[in-house]
Amino acid sequence: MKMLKYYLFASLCLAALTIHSIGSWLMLPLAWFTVSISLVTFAYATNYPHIFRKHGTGKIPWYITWLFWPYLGCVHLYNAIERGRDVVDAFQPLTDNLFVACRLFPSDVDMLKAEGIEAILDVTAEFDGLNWSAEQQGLHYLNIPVLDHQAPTSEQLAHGMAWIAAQHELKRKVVVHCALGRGRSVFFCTAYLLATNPDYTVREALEKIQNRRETARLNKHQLKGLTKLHHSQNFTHSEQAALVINPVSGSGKWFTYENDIVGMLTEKYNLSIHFTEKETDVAALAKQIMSDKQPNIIIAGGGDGTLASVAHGVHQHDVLFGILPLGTANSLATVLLGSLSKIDPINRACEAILAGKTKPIDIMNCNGRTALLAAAVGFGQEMIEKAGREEKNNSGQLAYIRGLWQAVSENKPLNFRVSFDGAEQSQIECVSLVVANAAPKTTILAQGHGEPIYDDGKLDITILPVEPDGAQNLTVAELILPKLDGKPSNIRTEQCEKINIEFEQEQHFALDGEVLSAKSIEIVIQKHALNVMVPN
Ligand SMILES: Nc1ncnc2c1ncn2[C@@H]1O[C@H](COP(=O)(O)OP(=O)(O)OP(=O)(O)O)[C@@H](O)[C@H]1O
Repeated sequence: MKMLKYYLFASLCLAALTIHSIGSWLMLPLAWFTVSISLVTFAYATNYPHIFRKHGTGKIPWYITWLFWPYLGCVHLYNAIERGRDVVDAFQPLTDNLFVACRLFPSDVDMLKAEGIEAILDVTAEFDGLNWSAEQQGLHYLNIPVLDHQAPTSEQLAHGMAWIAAQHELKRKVVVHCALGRGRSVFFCTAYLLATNPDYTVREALEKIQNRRETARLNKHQLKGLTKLHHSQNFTHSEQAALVINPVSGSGKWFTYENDIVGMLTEKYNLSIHFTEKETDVAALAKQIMSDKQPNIIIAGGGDGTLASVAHGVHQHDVLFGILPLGTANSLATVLLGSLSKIDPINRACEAILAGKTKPIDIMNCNGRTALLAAAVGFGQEMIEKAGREEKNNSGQLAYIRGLWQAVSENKPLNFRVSFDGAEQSQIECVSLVVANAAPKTTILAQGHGEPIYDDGKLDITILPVEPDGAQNLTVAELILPKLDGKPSNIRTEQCEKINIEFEQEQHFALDGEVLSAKSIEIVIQKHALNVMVPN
């Protein structure tokens, strides 16, 4: 309130001076000052720190810097003077893994690194996050903009608490900084001490910080806000989300997107983060998480194989299922999140998880395993086998295209017996059979019946007949090209709820991108068995 009065007074004085200077060369600079300070007054009156348009990277756009230059210039000057007079170092440890600091500069990086600090929570609205790029330095960064002398909203505080907790879970030390390390950063750190030490009073938690950083203090408004939050114990989010991440999917996409994912998801959820290893039974891990953590949401991050394994572990629980497309093809994301997810997969996925809208989808039970997309023998399975980890790391989705091309060129026929919905078995000779629950248009071999519908309670079967070498390309093309009227197709399609396939001997098949083998396969659709989070 005090700051609002100061800024209001300054805006009125500047407006009066501007009017007084009409006709003189001073008019334009004074008008600029008036606009700049009036906008800051508006920001304080409406508690709107986003007025400075600070990006997630901590950067303030150039046009904002120009518009607010009169205000920002004064703020920079004030901070430089105050920092010069500061009797304390730039940052101090509060616990083993939490530090409080004033605004950080490139010269502080070595000190941060020497302390093992890898994560920075910047709670300023008015400064460029850092004069250097935190990411380039391998540091994790989040900005929660709060106006100087103000308190964060309860949503902002819960976001900060969840982000710090997630960084701690990832074994990282966190520094929280504002401009001078006196108010806003101290607010977040005190709240964190209170949230993690339920016996502390606000005064005790604050004293702990003041013992380390003597300039730490909260103004009346901040102290009142914190005390209110302490009474209501309203420090953290009410919803828990557990992430199961395959860190090697898509050549290690997790490491590229982690900062964005954790920054966005902690806006609404407290996170627990679990990584798979090469030999991990992912379904068992997901089940274990369900019983240990009892999250409201389980989020699977990885390729389609990882997503299906997590779904297998949790589909019998009352939990929402979120997906993070971190794999190579990400077919399920294309189906559920729309084709926009091809362009901006992580933002689209996080937006869907934050929106909280759900949709029940069907799943397939294949020999006791859960699959969400498709099972394939022949071309589809050979394509997956040919696109190994190394090929996918080197060429991404091209590895699949190359794999399909090779499989079609080899044109190997298969013989097996098949029965639909328990009817009598029949002998089939073909080069490709795909049983699909969901498949985007890019999964060509599953499109015999058009794009499979993932919530219709039906399996879509596409069978490609044996054709002479060379003619096979045309049959595959028929699946994606518009049908020519009157031209009979050799492609066989079926819809059923259950399919049984029996091979003469053990046969490889692909299930949601993983290669398995069996002598017989039974696939049953389970209608609306999984509640998936989808975009609004
Ligand atoms: N930490 C790990 N290190 C090595 N391999 C792992 C690890 N965690 C899981 N895996 C393996 O990753 C495979 C699953 O990969 P997933 O389907 O998630 O991604 P992808 O292969 O990159 O994506 P896509 O299916 O879209 O090509 C499994 O075979 C599993 O054994």
